[in-house]
Amino acid sequence: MRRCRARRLRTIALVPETESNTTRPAEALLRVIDLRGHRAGSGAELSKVVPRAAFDVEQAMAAVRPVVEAVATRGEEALRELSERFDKVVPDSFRVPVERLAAAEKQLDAQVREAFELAIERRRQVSLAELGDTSVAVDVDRGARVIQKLIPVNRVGLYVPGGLAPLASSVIMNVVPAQVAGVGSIAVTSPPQVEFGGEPHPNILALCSILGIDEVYAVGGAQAVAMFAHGVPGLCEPVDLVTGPGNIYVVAAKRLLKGKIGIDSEAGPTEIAILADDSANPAHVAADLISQAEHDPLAGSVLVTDSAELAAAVEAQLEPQLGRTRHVERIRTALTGEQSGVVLVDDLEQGLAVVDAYAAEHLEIHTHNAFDLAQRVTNAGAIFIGGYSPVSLGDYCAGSTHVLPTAGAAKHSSGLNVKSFLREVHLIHYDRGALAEVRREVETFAEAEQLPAHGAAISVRFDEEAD
Ligand SMILES: NC(=O)c1ccc[n+]([C@@H]2O[C@H](COP(=O)([O-])OP(=O)(O)OC[C@H]3O[C@@H](n4cnc5c(N)ncnc54)[C@H](O)[C@@H]3O)[C@@H](O)[C@H]2O)c1
Ligand SMILES: N[C@H](CO)Cc1c[nH]c[nH+]1
Ligand SMILES: [Zn+2]
Repeated sequence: MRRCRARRLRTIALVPETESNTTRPAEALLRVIDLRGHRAGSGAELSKVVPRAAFDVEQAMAAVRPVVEAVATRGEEALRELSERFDKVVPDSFRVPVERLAAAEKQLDAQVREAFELAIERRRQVSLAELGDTSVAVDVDRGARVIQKLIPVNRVGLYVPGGLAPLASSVIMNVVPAQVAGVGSIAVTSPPQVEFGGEPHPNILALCSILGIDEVYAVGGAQAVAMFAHGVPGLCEPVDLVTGPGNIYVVAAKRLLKGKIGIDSEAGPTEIAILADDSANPAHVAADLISQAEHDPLAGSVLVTDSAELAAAVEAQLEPQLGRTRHVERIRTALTGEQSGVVLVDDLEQGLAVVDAYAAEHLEIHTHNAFDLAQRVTNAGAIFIGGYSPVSLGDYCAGSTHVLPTAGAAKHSSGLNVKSFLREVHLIHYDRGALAEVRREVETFAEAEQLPAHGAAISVRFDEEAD
């Protein structure tokens, strides 16, 4: 494909890294960050120029702090007020009666049930493989054994989003790995829905029933995370770990309460990055960018390409495709937001550096050598390879997780998986002879760290015998 400047695209020059010059032809949705001809830049420099939302978790924390405080101090009374304020409905009971779960399962459409069962089956297959060895024993010397044992978290609270869309698939993505890990006590929560009399969406209740979950709450947002973390007397016992995706307020509450509870990754507003060359199909690329923008006005859709022609062709696809979809305004807001855009690069090497710096929740690769490039990516929540592995597949039925780190958290965190629900505990057993073998080294270490009592805890075991 001949390289040319994309005319309908808004352009930002990289001068210097933190500033932006924007020209924006009115009809273009995606802005362009043009890195062509610029030095590759370090990962840290590139991180500053890749598109990201200005409204971040830190800001949302200010909003959720009083919410969390209210639930911690006033329990169910606060839940009632917050539910009224944020969800416009107060459930008759925040704990969904088990009969309602069974009723929802009974009323489930047969075709929807089939889709649910396929997704459960595939996520379970992959979860079982994730479990791996549950106990590893190493004899570092004769009589000196270290065992690593995997112990499931005792009680978990799983969040299922339900603000802008009822994400039934998140029940599967949370519950299946928790069950495979062997978690004993599992509670699920999802926002109450006005149209369902304050219960979570029936598909969510039905999936809980199918998966054998009977502790389900109609509580959403930051208040749900607070309920799980602090417990609510007479309603919900505190949990040890909260997992699951959610909007910026859910993520802010998880960050705020981390420590009191464990959390999985900060799985917030959805992101998709697509690394593509001139072999990509513009209609497919546009559809995938739109699909993830559908989640949230704060969602980020980013195309990284060395082909200005592809970029222009993708941009040309967006409006017509938008015209055929339901959540037009939400998607338009996401695509035109500063968290979305096209990054033009000189070649796929620079493209790789950009996607690594961005550390997308989802990375799609649509290039000639997609599989090879995928092996070289170091930062991404999940990587979708080639033209027939779109993110929507992973959202539901690929067998992979869809609960994935956002906002750059893929640089240090993993998507939700069986290991998220397990603790790796070392069991140490040395016999007398094995301890004698290393007593000098331990005593020397203790001396070097100026902690003589540490050394004495060794020597006493041998001095005693001399006494
Ligand atoms: N990263 C992932 O793994 C992943 C997976 C699925 C979905 N998601 C994301 O999950 C999110 C789902 O968001 P959602 O809003 O549809 O549902 P949600 O259930 O996450 O949030 C809805 C709740 O937010 C609270 N809320 C709304 N406005 C508020 C405000 N101004 N202040 C405080 N609290 C407020 C309400 O209590 C409401 O119940 C989207 O951002 C989507 O992109 C992420
Ligand atoms: N794409 C979302 C993760 O960001 C997951 C999801 C659930 N349902 C549809 N999509
Ligand atoms: Zn999705």
